[in-house]
Amino acid sequence: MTGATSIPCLSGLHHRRNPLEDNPFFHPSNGFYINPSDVILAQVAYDLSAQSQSRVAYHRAGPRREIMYEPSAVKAAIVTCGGLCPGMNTVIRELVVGLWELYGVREIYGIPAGYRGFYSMEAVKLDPKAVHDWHKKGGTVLATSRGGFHLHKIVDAIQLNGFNQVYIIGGDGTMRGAVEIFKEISLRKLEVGITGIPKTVDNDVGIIDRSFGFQTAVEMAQQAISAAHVEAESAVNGIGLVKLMGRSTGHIALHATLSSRDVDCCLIPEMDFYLEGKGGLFEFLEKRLKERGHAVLVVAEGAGQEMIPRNESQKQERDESGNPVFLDVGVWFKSVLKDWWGREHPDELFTVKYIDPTYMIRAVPANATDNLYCTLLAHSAIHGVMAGYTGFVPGPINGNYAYIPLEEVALTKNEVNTSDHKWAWVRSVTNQPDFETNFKGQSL
Ligand SMILES: Nc1ncnc2c1ncn2[C@@H]1O[C@H](COP(=O)(O)OP(=O)(O)O)[C@@H](O)[C@H]1O
Ligand SMILES: O=P(O)(O)OC[C@H]1O[C@](O)(COP(=O)(O)O)[C@@H](O)[C@@H]1O
Ligand SMILES: [Mg+2]
Repeated sequence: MTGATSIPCLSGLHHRRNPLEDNPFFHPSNGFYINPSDVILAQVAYDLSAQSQSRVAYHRAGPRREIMYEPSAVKAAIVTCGGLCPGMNTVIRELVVGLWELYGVREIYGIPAGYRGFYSMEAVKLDPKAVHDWHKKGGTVLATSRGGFHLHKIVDAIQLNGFNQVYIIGGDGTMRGAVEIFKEISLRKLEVGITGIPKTVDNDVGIIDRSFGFQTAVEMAQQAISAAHVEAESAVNGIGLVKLMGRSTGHIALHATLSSRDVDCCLIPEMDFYLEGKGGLFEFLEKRLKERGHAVLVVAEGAGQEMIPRNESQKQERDESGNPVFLDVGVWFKSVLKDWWGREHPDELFTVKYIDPTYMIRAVPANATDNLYCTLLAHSAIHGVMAGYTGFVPGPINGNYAYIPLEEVALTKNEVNTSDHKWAWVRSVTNQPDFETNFKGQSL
């Protein structure tokens, strides 16, 4: 049986004809509008021999024949929260231009500096002219921040300003905040449409295929790996060490490793590893240096954190949003590698070149693929909100755009599955040790 996962709808608004009907550029023909019964299946791979399998489906994103807002009565707010990600400006631009051109909305505002901007700063009026070249800029012109989430102050400000559509662009933390806002708005019985547009360079948001900007970040990460490879190859016993973003998930490291093919070992937060002894990292590197004269090591910033010595205050440190603050795994690695080599081969040359591209991979404008993706996301968000949906996230599922309940997205994390084919592929490309199996074997 298949039924669409329900998305809340605003109940106090009136149905009206979609103004796209009269838009000279669209000429809506058969199949242009999406029906409430059009769904996207969460899963496309099934085992035909299995008896009964429940199928999860989501409403398909896109324009509806009828909308629930009178465009001249819309007052929309757009906010960006959390860390940067390529494409944030494109999403803002396309929200503004889409609301303006597709639906004729004229009251569109940018909230500066993340959630705190709702109650502590003046909203900025936006129109297509103001945002026309934003897709070419990295970062977010609206500015972003961490922390500052005061639910009542935010919802009071939404109410006070008369915003009746709120577009929230952010990562997993932002989505959790958006759920709170949606619930408070429902409690106050306000006719305000809320949508969360998932942004995260880490690609740690679940259900959707991937988050925007991720591919651009992987491309940038590859450049760092290429430089590390050149440095390592040009040295005697050279190690090129690259630290990549990935707070608690190793997607960037994994994808950059797979696409670069220069990497000898990729370490991610989802996988434990160890240094000394049989089957450990040092034994592997020793062999690689002997065979090839160099090695490239890619490490996600959240990997191996529990191995780095830290004092009590470092253990407690959190950023303004409450995320744990990490120590630099790259700096730590460089020093343990040097100690190890000095101990084992005191008379032989050895070099570690550490490359830390951190913000360079996310502070760039989106590439062509991500720009197109951002446009489709923004338009999907607008069509959904104009149709009266609220508390939802637009996003691609198996290549098709769908509306997913906000709470479901906020609760689901996308982690690297180290038991699946993709991770096996990484190991086959790098030939790195299977630390988990080796560790079990060692301790038997
Ligand atoms: N559990 C939560 N409930 C409410 N707001 C949250 C929650 N977690 C994070 N936030 C808020 O969401 C915003 C962004 O969160 P953060 O973790 O910094 O980035 P991201 O959204 O990219 O993961 C911050 O303003 C933060 O205060
Ligand atoms: O921007 P900051 O505060 O230095 O934080 C860096 C963190 O932001 C990220 O780039 C993105 O994280 P979020 O998606 O949670 O904002 C992480 O990879 C990294 O750990
Ligand atoms: Mg986050």
